[in-house]
Order: sequence, then structure tokens, then C-alpha cells
Amino acid sequence: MRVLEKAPAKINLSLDVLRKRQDGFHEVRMIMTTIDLADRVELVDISPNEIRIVSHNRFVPDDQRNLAYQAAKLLKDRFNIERGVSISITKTIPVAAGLAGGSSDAAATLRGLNKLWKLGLTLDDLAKLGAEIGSDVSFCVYGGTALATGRGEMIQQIDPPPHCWVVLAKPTIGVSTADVYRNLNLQTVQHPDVDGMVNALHNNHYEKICSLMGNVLEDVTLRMHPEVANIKEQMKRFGADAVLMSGSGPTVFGLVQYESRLPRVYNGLRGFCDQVFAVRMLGERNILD
Ligand SMILES: C[C@](O)(CO)[C@H](O)COP(=O)(O)OP(=O)(O)OC[C@H]1O[C@@H](n2ccc(N)nc2=O)[C@H](O)[C@@H]1O
Ligand SMILES: Nc1ncnc2c1ncn2[C@@H]1O[C@H](COP(=O)(O)OP(=O)(O)OP(=O)(O)O)[C@@H](O)[C@H]1O
Repeated sequence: MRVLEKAPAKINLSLDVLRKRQDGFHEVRMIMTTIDLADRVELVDISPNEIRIVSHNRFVPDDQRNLAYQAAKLLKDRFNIERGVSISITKTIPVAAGLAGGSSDAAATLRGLNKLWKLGLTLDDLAKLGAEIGSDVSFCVYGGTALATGRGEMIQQIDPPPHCWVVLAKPTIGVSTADVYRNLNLQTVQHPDVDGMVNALHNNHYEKICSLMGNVLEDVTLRMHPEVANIKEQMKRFGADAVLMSGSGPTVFGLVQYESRLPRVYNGLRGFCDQVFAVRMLGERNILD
């Protein structure tokens, strides 16, 4: 049997860090939403009792370091599954970009194996398991739009953003999430208004959403990689309505309300960055069911 799952990327419309915890993680309050930029994960039964990763992207590990491998191993061990699976990952989401590509592949693997192995688990069960793999995996199990708290694994679905376009530009550098959190100085951060953003989404207020976008990790990554600031500047100059770095970066995204404005922003950025995408928001609930 064969199961195909879509693994969409996320962006953070708002990302606040409250404190550092005893376990080394940081307590966050952030708003994540799914966009129409997705990897494809194909799961196929194989006769040897093993997990095989197939990916033609040289930046993606094909062994136990792959988050999709870890997702399959977790289900196999937890539910004593004596079956093999081949996991083919077709990457579209840039790697180490702040877009949760690996986390979304892991989440898609959890959803897909739940079907392939007929485990009968709910999305809540899968999200709980996903938290054992990484902080962003729980959100990626559900997709949609959510307020994420704890270390990012506590998910509350909220209203989706209005229909608009998202332009993404990923500079050639990769960023380590652990390094960015380590270099964050909580004494000096400007906290974004996360609750204001929840309200703006509820009221479907596009201009308010644009004005409230904020990410406390942005300054840290900008200090480490000044070229990210340049991309932000260019994206504003070419006409995006609001511009922010996603997650720990380095990808910068810009919101564009009118399709007529899109070519100017997209083509303008292509002069600065190899990896530029123009996609739709995909923040509605239950898109992955
Ligand atoms: C930046 C975000 O992508 C925003 O959505 C997430 O907070 C990071 O999620 P992630 O990549 O799934 O992170 P994990 O794989 O769980 O953790 C990677 C590293 O980031 C740091 N980390 C991550 C999440 C968190 N709430 N606090 C942290 O300090 C830890 O040093 C951890 O070892
Ligand atoms: N399925 C996968 N796809 C991409 N990278 C993976 C995968 N599994 C493991 N990795 C490893 O994880 C690292 C981070 O990649 P990923 O694309 O998930 O980062 P990210 O988008 O910054 O994640 P996040 O936004 O959750 O912090 C990569 O350098 C790669 O070695």
C-alpha cells in the first residue's frame, strides 16, 4: 500500500519569548500559520523490517538524523510495528530556513503512517507524539493557524489570516535554531503584541495584522547575518505591505494583498536571492485532514 501526504511550510506572524526554562528550552508565545509551499512525503510498504529514507536533496540526511525517520521510528517502537516502510521526500521547502520543513515532513510521516498502519490515532495523539521529535512538529500535525505556547508544542487553533499572497526570500546561509535562542538577550527584547495579533486575525483586519507582525528572534539573526536586513529592506522597497523574518530565520517573508503588486516584489527579490517563492496563505482549519 502507498500513502501520499502534503507537508506544508509554516511562517510565524508573531513570535515572543517569555523566559528561559530549567530544561534549556524557551517558553514561547507565537502565532503560526500554514502557507502553500509544501514538500511531498510518500510512504510505501517494503518487506524488510526497516525504515528507508529516499531524498534527492543533498542537504537532507537519509538516516536517523532525518526527522521523518525519527517519526517512523517513534511509531514503530511505541506500537510494536513489525513492518518496513520507505519514505520518499520530495523537497520544495528550503532547508534550515525557519519554515519548519523537517518538522512538517515528520508530521506528514506521523499522519501518513497512522493511515498506512491503521493505528487509529487522533490528530491530538499524533501532535503529542510529535512533540517528542521537535517543538514545531505538533503544530505541523494540525496545520492551519494557531497560538503556540509552552516550548511551542501547546497548540490552540485560532482564526486564519485573510486571503493574501506571501513572498518568501531565503538567503544562501543556513541558521541554527539553537544558536539563535542561545544568543537571545531577554533583558533587551521588544515583545510583540501577540494577543493584539489574535484579535486582528479574529477581526480579519489585514492592515492591523501587518502593523502587529513581530519576532523577537529577528534582531539576533540580523546581528549574525546582516544580509537578512538587506533582504528585508529590498522587500519593503519593492512594495510588500509588511515584512518579517520567519522563526529563527533566515527566510524573510512579505505579505502582499493585491495580486497586481506581486510581480514587482517577486521579480525584485529574484535579483538578490536564489530562492524566492510567491505563494498563497493556507491558514484555514483542517486543511490536512
Ligand atoms: C524558531 C521556531 O521554529 C519557531 O516556530 C521554533 O521555536 C523552533 O522549533 P524547532 O526547530 O522544532 O526546535 P527544536 O528542534 O525543538 O529545538 C532546537 C533547539 O532550539 C532551542 N529551542 C527550541 C524551541 C524552544 N521553545 N526553545 C529553545 O530554546 C533549543 O536549544 C533546542 O535544542
Ligand atoms: N526531512 C528533513 N528535511 C530537511 N531537513 C531535515 C530533515 N530532517 C532533518 N533535517 C535536518 O534538520 C536541519 C534543519 O532543517 P529544517 O529545514 O527543518 O529547518 P527549519 O526550517 O529552520 O526548522 P524550524 O523552522 O522548525 O526551526 C537541516 O539542516 C537538516 O540537516
